[in-house]
Amino acid sequence: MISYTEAHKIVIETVKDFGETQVHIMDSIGRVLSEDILADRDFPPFNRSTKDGIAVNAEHVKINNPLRIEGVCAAGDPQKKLQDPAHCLEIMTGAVLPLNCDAVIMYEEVDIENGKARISSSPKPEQNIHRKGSDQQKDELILEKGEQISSQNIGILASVGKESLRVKKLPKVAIISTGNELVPIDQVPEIHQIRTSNSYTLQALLKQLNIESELMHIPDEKKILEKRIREALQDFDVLVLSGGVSKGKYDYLPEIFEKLSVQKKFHRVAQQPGKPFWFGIHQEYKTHIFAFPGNPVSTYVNFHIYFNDWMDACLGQSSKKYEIRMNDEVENPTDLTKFLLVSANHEKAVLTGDLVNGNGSGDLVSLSKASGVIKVDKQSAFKVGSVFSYIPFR
Ligand SMILES: Nc1nc2c(c(=O)[nH]1)N[C@H]1C(S)=C(S)[C@@H](COP(=O)(O)OP(=O)(O)OC[C@H]3O[C@@H](n4cnc5c(N)ncnc54)[C@H](O)[C@@H]3O)O[C@H]1N2
Ligand code: MOO
Ligand SMILES: [Mg+2]
Repeated sequence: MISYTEAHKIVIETVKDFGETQVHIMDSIGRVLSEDILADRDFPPFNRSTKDGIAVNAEHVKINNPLRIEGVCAAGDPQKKLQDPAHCLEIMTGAVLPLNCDAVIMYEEVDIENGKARISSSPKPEQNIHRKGSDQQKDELILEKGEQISSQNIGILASVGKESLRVKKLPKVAIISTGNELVPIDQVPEIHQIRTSNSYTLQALLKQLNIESELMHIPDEKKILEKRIREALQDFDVLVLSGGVSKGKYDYLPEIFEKLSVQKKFHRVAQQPGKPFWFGIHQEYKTHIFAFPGNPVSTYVNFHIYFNDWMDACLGQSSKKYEIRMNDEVENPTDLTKFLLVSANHEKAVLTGDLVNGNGSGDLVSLSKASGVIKVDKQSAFKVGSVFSYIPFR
């Protein structure tokens, strides 16, 4: 019997590229990009006001010397021009900075009366201006081929006009339950029967990976198993099975796989739960077979410790690894690798983070680089190593 480490290595070594496909932007979350996304224009595309107020030419502004208001620049208006540098134009957040202006003063710092604006402090050139191209320049790389798309990336994809995009294709998966004791979810089981729960669990787990799957049930009868699995081997990229792989009289799967020329990579792993796991690849069709032991926890744990990592590797992603500090003594006197269920106290988990520097709340590029936000109380300063409340993005 091989070790968990060996078994995991063998599974990961069988990574496969399933090609590419085009998806709508709203179906792209969690998918892996197979094209580079470039800025189709500068970000921001024009010198943009970051405040509601007045646009001025800083050099020509004097405190308590009222500025005549020439007009209003609304967001969405084409660029205007300040005719006289000693005048001003009202300007809204998101509007184009007018020609001849180099600063914006917030309404809160201005008194407006009879078409004139009086200011109480002199503006600094560049204040409240988000300069054209300061976040990203036209044709620069925004998202790189191979990146996994998160919800923070959606805004930027929309901004560059990517209504649809190329992503890595996912495998076509069949979920096969076996066993004469199993009945579908919509039936009332007899006393000696149970409903098939693994099928739905596996389908839900795959759905979280954006993988569509088809459910099948095959009774413990060799002829039927052979026929249905032969068909499935041709029609799908991956078969995920549960049950029928241990030592029982009706655990037919290993011999059926052999009969159907599936190359066995291994059967049985020195681990608990999930010991009778059978893994192989069909020689001709290259279909992957993950035949998990039928006990529900074995199926569930094996899916996580093998299938998830395999799928990440197929998509060129490194699997996320966390560490946990246990509040209990833990021991394992057996010769098997144990996978113990734990309940992580997420409220107390401490992550480490780096600030994402950006150009303020109009900068979608910096949002795309962030995983969440921290809450920093007013009037505060913290040393490196301080702990904050963290709100992760979904
Ligand atoms: N003599 C031995 N017996 C067993 C061993 C062993 O090493 N020597 N291993 C045990 C371990 S560990 C496990 S796990 C199970 C695995 O059994 P199988 O993969 O052969 O699965 P089945 O026999 O078909 O079923 C086992 C158990 O799981 C339930 N099951 C099956 N499919 C589903 C489903 N779709 N939904 C819900 N529950 C399901 C099934 O009813 C059985 O209760 O073998 C041990 N035996
Ligand atoms: O060790 Mo099993 O895979 O009964 O759970
Ligand atoms: Mg069995």
